[in-house]
Amino acid sequence: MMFEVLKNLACPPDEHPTRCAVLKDQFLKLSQYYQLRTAENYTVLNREIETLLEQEGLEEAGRIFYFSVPPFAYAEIAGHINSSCRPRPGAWLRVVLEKPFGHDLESAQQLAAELRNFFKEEEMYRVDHYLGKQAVAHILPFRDQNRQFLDPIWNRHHVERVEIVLKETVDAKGRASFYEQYGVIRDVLQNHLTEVMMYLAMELPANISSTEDVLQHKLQTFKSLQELEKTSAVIGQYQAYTSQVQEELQKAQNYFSMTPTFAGVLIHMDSLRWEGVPFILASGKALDERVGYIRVLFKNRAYCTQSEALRDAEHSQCKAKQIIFYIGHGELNSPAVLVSRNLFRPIMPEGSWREVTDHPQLHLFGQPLSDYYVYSPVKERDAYAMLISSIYHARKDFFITTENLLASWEFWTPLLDSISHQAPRLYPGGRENQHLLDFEMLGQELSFTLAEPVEFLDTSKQTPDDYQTIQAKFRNSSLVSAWPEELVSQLASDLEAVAARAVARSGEFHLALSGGSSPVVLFQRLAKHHYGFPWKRTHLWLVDERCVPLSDPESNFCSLHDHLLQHVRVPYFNLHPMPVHLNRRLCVEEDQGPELYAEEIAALVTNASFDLVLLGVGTDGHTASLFPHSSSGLGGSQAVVLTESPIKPHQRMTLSLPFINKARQVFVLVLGKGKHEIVTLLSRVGNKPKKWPISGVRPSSGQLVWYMDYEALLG
Ligand SMILES: NC(=O)C1=CN([C@@H]2O[C@H](COP(=O)(O)OP(=O)(O)OC[C@H]3O[C@@H](n4cnc5c(N)ncnc54)[C@H](O)[C@@H]3O)[C@@H](O)[C@H]2O)C=CC1
Ligand SMILES: O=C1O[C@H](COP(=O)(O)O)[C@@H](O)[C@H](O)[C@H]1O
Repeated sequence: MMFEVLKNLACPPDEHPTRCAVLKDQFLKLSQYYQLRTAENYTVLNREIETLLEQEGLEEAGRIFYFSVPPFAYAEIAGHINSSCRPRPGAWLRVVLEKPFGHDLESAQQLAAELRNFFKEEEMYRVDHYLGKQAVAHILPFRDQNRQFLDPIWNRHHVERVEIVLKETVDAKGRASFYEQYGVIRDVLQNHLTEVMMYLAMELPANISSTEDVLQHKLQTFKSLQELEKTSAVIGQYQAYTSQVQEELQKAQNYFSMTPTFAGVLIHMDSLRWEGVPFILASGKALDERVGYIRVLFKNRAYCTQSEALRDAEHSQCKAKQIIFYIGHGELNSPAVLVSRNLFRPIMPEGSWREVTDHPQLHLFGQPLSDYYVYSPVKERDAYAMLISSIYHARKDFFITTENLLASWEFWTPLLDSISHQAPRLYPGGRENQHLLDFEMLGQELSFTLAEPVEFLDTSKQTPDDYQTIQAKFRNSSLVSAWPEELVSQLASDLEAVAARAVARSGEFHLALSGGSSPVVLFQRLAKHHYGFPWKRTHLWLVDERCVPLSDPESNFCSLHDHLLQHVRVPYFNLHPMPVHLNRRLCVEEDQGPELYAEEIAALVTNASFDLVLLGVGTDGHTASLFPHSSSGLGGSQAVVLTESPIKPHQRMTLSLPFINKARQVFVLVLGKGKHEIVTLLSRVGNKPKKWPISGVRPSSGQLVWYMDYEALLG
């Protein structure tokens, strides 16, 4: 068996076949196979090493133990090595450990404490193989050798944003037992991408070869990281993942995984250098391409009068300015360092990096390759080869110390805890993902750009149990479902995205809001977290109103005022309360309140079609102030009508159902267990507005999205 394994070893591609054969032969002669189960096995191994050394007349330099085992086996093996297999004094011991090093701060601390019982810090080499990738390993030397150019610009005044990305096309098939416990944040972001971010963001030590200085600067940078909020991340899961987990872990058909296979995270730092600069980390499985890169995009304040056709890359200040550490794969299919020609010509170590001048017709990050100085390694080296060689030479620069590891878990654990119940957005995988996983920054938050329905889901392929757990459709319209807090946060983000698009399209956003208790949490969320919301361009309308004075606590407008309006700056002229109080009386037909409101809408809203109408659902199936069997508002041509509620205050003014259905988008928010019964009923009935007015909400050319928390959906 051993021979079979070794026979299949490959040499690096540039190794001559003859020399490769010699090396393999040598390796084979030196290799022996031992199965190490008991303490006795380790004692025997130790004895045999010593005998062998004696026979050969050699003095032992040291021993390397490479732990290619699952972490739960670490402590036991470490104990055996420590007690029975340490080399004699004077020779060194090095143990190599592979991630995962815990799954959160507590477990990482525990694992670290166990290992510390047996090994000294300097004996441990924790591998993060990304640190052995050539482009990553060159970040610090690049910053060091190009200090003269970078010193003035490597800061918040000049850097627009930083993107650190690992996209994969493979999925987690075959690895579900590992992946299901970890997910993409623990698998890739907490380690590889965080380490890369540290190399980019840390203050540069005077001597980058000093492992201790580099570590201390890294730890300083960890301290500057702003705490992540739930809204700092967007997460997704490829559609086939749950069934892979069910199959590989023998889970029941109704098991639904919440493990993210895609994540985008927005990180900010509290440091003079980086304050306000977004660091975006993104990674995922089953994406449309395989590529890894680090992109530092610089601000561009120039306006160029010269026509675009005449501009040359080297001198035009109007072309994008960026530095890219291309980790590999993707269009270039090799590691590279690229610097926009209008930034500077970088200094690169001649022996190990060479300039690439034969530019194929490639475009990278919106620019032809000829716009960059491009460098690639003279000799491509595998990350592991580099790391193993470093272990032999006792070079600890590219390994993760305990302090470093714990600092990273301390940073990531709160986010992991806060999203542990958040349902990831489902994506089909590969090219079919289209824009589904695109995300954007809104102030300090990240949200998916697309609020549109998850059209790709074919619910007919789902089993009834899947259907119970999560649905992409409800009554043939899009459904977003999560725990209440996440749901409201998603709704608020989606709402802001709709607002931004409406403003971009027409300069205004016309939003009609419902009253009642459910939207209050949304109002509060919008008031506290959405500083980028285009309030100045937003017109606020009421979906319905109780016939009470606007200052009455029962009034929907009053609630809107208390929870939202008093916290944001909506121009006074953009507020449109319903005219329930005219001529010092409430909702009297002759005062023609509904007609006045309809006229106001017609005068200000293009095609009298709101950009977005937010609705709720009552336990009896009412929506807005349209109650079952209402004599008005369920049909007809009136936009606004007076209705009667079965509960106090009885008199109401409301938008009519036909008018609501003219909206470009309608969001329906449903929260709480109390709504489960009506939700179940609605999932079965057709269009019966007389009985259940909400069932008549079917925008004629617009889009309907249901936002339901798990209790409302699942009971
Ligand atoms: N497979 C992957 O994609 C990745 C693996 N790793 C790490 O690389 C290492 C190897 O990974 P895999 O080969 O996938 O792991 P694995 O789970 O297949 O196991 C590797 C070996 O550990 C041995 N082993 C299991 N329990 C043991 C015990 N109690 N005592 C002694 N030996 C035991 C198994 O017999 C097997 O030979 C692990 O440390 C893993 O965490 C890290 C990142 C990715
Ligand atoms: O550590 C890991 O990294 C790989 C990606 O590494 P690469 O060298 O192939 O880019 C990832 O697929 C795996 O899930 C993760 O555990």
